[in-house]
Amino acid sequence: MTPNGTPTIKKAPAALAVAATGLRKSYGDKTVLDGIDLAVPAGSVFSLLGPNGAGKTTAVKILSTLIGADGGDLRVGGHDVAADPQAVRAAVGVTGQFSAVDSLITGEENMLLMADLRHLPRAEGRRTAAELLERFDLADAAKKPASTYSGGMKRRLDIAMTLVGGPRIIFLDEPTTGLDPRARHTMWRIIRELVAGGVTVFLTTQYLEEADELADRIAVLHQGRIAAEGSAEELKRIVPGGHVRLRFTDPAAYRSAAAALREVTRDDEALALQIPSDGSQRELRAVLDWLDAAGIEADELTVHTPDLDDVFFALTGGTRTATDAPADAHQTEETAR
Ligand SMILES: Nc1ncnc2c1ncn2[C@@H]1O[C@H](COP(=O)(O)OP(=O)(O)OP(=O)(O)O)[C@@H](O)[C@H]1O
Repeated sequence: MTPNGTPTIKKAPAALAVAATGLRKSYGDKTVLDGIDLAVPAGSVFSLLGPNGAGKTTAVKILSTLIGADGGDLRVGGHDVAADPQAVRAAVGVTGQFSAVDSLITGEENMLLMADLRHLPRAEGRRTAAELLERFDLADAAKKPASTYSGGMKRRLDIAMTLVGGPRIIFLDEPTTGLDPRARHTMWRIIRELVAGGVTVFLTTQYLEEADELADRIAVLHQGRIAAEGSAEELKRIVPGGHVRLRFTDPAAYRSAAAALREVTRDDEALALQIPSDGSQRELRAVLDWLDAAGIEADELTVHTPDLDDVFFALTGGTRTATDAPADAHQTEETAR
């Protein structure tokens, strides 16, 4: 009740599939995770990003009970990881960087082996294996040895095996590393379908583009701590470099706009002006109002927001080189008019 007698309405917090507070892990005197907090709402995709050796795999191994933490309050699927690891294991599936697929046996045999490990009754195991092989487009290859599968097929079999027993939370540790673009897109579709079915996905990746495509929230792990966390859009707004670009075809209009606007960068050759902006709706509206007030009519207006690579390199202190630039960097340019 509030002081004036009206009842207070408490909003129930969204259920968390993964909740970690103060997660710590060291190897000898090397601190890998220095007290990190993670909160992953059920039914979402969460991506843990970090440079090689940042501790992503260590975090996945701890949260899926494969190794112990040195400290922290960790809950996965509502279960305490330290006190009730069996319940956590029953709720999660893990696909690691190194495939669990046995190449010497067939895809179907791999699935049935997993069904045995999950203690599924024989008939249910067979039914589940057949359904998942069909769903992941592996039915035709089911009776062939996995050694004959392509990288993409092996990865699909790996995920299918992870799904035996119907885990509600899956940890995917770099699920598309080494796959060609087509196989990677297939994997992204599979991940989206899993999430549409209510599964929570905890994803580590070295591809910023992948986190951008899939993740509802992204945490950047650097030197044992979470350097930044948010949606891809929120993260992109924290690095400088965003701007609105105005392009003119009439040199006279360009010159008068350049004279009227302060704090702009001129590109006399392209007849283009750049106004610093974080790309948010509020700032964009302010820029448009400002242009209207000055009577400036550009022929083209584009908004450039920094991409995740900019964020990643800004946060982890690396320098971005030309070879780091993604091939599809132009996708960050949105034509507004
Ligand atoms: N069993 C171990 N004993 C000692 N050090 C370890 C052990 N496992 C991992 N480390 C170290 O902990 C750090 C984090 O490793 P981890 O595999 O979690 O990183 P990662 O972010 O997953 O990197 P990558 O993208 O390269 O897989 C690394 O410096 C690694 O060498």
